Amino acid sequence: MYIGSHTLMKRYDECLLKHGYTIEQLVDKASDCLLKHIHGESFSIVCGPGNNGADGLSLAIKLYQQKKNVQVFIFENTNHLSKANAYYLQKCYDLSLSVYLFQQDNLEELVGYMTACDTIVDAIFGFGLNSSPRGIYQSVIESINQLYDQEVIAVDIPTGLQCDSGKPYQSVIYATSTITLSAMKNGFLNPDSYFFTGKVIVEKLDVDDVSEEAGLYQMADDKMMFPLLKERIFDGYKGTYGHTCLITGCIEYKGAALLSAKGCVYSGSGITTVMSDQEVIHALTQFCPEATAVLRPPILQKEDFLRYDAILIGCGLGQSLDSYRYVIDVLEKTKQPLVIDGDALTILSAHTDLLKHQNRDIILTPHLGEFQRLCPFDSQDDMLLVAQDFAKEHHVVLVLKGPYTIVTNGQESYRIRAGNKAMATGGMGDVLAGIITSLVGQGYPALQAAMLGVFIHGYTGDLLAKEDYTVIPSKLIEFIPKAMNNMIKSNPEVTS
Ligand SMILES: NC(=O)C1=CN([C@@H]2O[C@H](COP(=O)(O)OP(=O)(O)OC[C@H]3O[C@@H](n4cnc5c(N)ncnc54)[C@H](OP(=O)(O)O)[C@@H]3O)[C@@H](O)[C@H]2O)[C@H](O)CC1
Ligand SMILES: [K+]
Repeated sequence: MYIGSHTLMKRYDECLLKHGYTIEQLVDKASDCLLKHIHGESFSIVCGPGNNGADGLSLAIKLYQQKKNVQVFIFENTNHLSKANAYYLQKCYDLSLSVYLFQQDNLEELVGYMTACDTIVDAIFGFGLNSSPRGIYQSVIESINQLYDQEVIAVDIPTGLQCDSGKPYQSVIYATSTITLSAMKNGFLNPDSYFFTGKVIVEKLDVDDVSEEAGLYQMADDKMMFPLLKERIFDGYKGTYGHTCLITGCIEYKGAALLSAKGCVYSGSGITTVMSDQEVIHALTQFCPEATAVLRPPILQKEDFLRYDAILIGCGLGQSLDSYRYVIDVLEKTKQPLVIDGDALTILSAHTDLLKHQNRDIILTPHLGEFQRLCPFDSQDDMLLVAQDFAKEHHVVLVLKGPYTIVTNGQESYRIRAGNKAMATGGMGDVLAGIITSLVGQGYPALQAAMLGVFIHGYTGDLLAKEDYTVIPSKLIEFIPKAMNNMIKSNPEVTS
């Protein structure tokens, strides 16, 4: 399943136009999608001035041609209409459909006409709405919401719901169901949006598939992720599964280093070496005796890293001057695939130029606050686009942590369907960084390692959250092997 934001959906339409479709053809195909899910005998179709409205007008024509009882309501019939809207409105007039024009003084009367129908179709605004519906639109939305006997079907998005966040503007249609076109809208991932959308049906237009060309995100679910995890091989040994180096922890933040090391070991790393302070190393022998350790030298040299397959820097590294130097040393002197997390990301924020000419796989795992430092953005910005552009510009795999964590390398983009609110506890991100580094060390390509790491982490948390109110990192780690085994056993390619 693909997911789009308002910018990505606009881009999707532009791609289709570049493929040679006309906007009138696209609207025609959109109304074919709607028609499949519309039942009933009498319809009030409420159409705004843009292409969402055009979808409604084209649908009205098809229903009318099926001899249904159709009345169309519009807000203006001037040159403010989109090209497709004007085209289909003219067709409605040509066919002598009943078309009513909303004005301030006839609003009550026209909404009254709708009480005679069984279905109201909301084709007022779709992803083109850019602020709270203004003026008469607001009054009409509120009046429609007062009608309780009619089914309300929203075209693409309930009018007044924000496409990207799933939050309502001041006035929003409460739909019984929403037929969303071409891709799931990002806002619908927000569970609160369900109040407004009702049941969501995703319908793909019968056109060339431009989802990837337009940069839509893909939902990475069990079906996609289970097969990515490889079975351990018959004659494997520790050398088969990579040697990872974790430059983590300091006197003040020991726990983060311990959790990332254990996450790395438990998700299958052949050898895990923690490069840290004496105090961290001492604690590590108690917490995770399987990990090895080396004392972190004051200046990191290229030779210190030759034997490693993957490096992690961050996870309790702190932000001292030493930590700054470590981050810069690692970026300047090592060549292995690299995972950058926590404090190291904050340090990197002032030196993103160091990401240039790296010529190796780099995975960044910020939460929103860390990402804001790396890439200042505005709260109104389209995060799907911001994340994608950042990854593309800096040639990194970006793991933007949150509900349905974003994983993108700028070319391919995913939302990971795993994880839950019970996992919102300190140290969770450290475990994730450890798992991802482990997978990189085991030879998974960076994008796959990032996706799989996020999925394994979330999937383990989901198993635990079935029984527990909170899921704490040290308990989650203990369940990683079981969860990975579960994934392998549930994968039809392995079990059959
Ligand atoms: N591939 C597909 O999925 C297709 C989807 N289609 C449908 O097209 C709409 C998007 O159409 P678009 O024309 O881009 O946008 P809208 O119809 O949603 O809205 C544009 C009009 O809305 C006005 N507007 C914007 N904000 C406000 C506001 N706050 N108050 C009042 N009016 C507002 C805007 O006016 P401006 O002056 O701001 O320009 C426009 O008049 C999509 O959702 C699908 O339904 C197509 O079928 C093609 C294929
Ligand atoms: K709508």
